[in-house]
Amino acid sequence: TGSSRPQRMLKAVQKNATKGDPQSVISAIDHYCRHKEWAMNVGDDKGLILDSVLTEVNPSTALELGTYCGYSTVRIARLLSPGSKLFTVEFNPAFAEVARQIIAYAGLQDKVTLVEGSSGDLIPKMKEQFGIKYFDFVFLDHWKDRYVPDTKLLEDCGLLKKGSVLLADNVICPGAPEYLKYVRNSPRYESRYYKSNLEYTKVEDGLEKSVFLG
Ligand SMILES: Oc1cc(-c2ccc(F)cc2)cc2nccnc12
Ligand SMILES: [Mg+2]
Repeated sequence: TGSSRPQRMLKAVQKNATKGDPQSVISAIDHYCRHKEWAMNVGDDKGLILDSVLTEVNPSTALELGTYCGYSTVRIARLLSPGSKLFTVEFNPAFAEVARQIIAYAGLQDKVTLVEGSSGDLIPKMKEQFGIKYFDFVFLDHWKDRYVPDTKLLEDCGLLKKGSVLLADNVICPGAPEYLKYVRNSPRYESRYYKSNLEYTKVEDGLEKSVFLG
C-alpha cells in the first residue's frame, strides 16, 4: 500500500528542512501543505496568533490536545523558555509516530513529552504520572466535541490556576459552538476571539483565547 499524508509530510520535512532548525521545519510543512497537499495543521496565519499568545504567556508547563504531525508542537516548543515543558496528547498512533520524528528533526524532543491515548483518559492521570501541578497554557486542537468535556476535566482535576490560558483552534471551521458558549458564558473565563483563516485557505476560522479566572 502507498504512503499516508502524514508520511508524505515527514518526507517533505526531511527533504526541505534543516535538522535542528525548527523554523525551517515549520516553513517546509507550510510550503508542502499550501502547494502540494492540504493538511490540518494550525498553519501560518493562525500560527502567528499562536506564537504571539504563547510568547505573552511564556508558560512553564504547557499542554497540547491533538498533536497530529507535530506542526503546532514545534511552533510551541521552539518558543518555550529553557526548562519549560510541553505535553502533547495524540490518540492516533500513526499520527503520533510521524509527530515524534518531526519533533526530533526540529531538535525539540527534550522539551516535548508526547503521550499517546485519549485526552479524556490521560488528563486525570497527568498530575500523578508526570508530577504536573498546573498547566499555564493549553492549546485545544483535537476533536471539537472534546473541547468542553476536556476543559471541565482540566478544571475538576485542579490542572488550571488563576491566569491559565486556553487557546482553542477551529472555533469557526469546523466549529466548536458548544465550547464558545461554555467559555463565553462562564464567569470563570475571560474570552476573546482572534479572527483568522482556516489553514492554507481563504475560509474564515479563528482562535478563542480564554483566561481562567480561578
Ligand atoms: O485545523 C483543523 C481543521 C479541520 C478541517 C478538516 C476539514 C475541513 F474541510 C475543514 C477543516 C479539522 C481539524 N480536526 C482536528 C484539529 N484541527 C482541525
Ligand atoms: Mg486545528
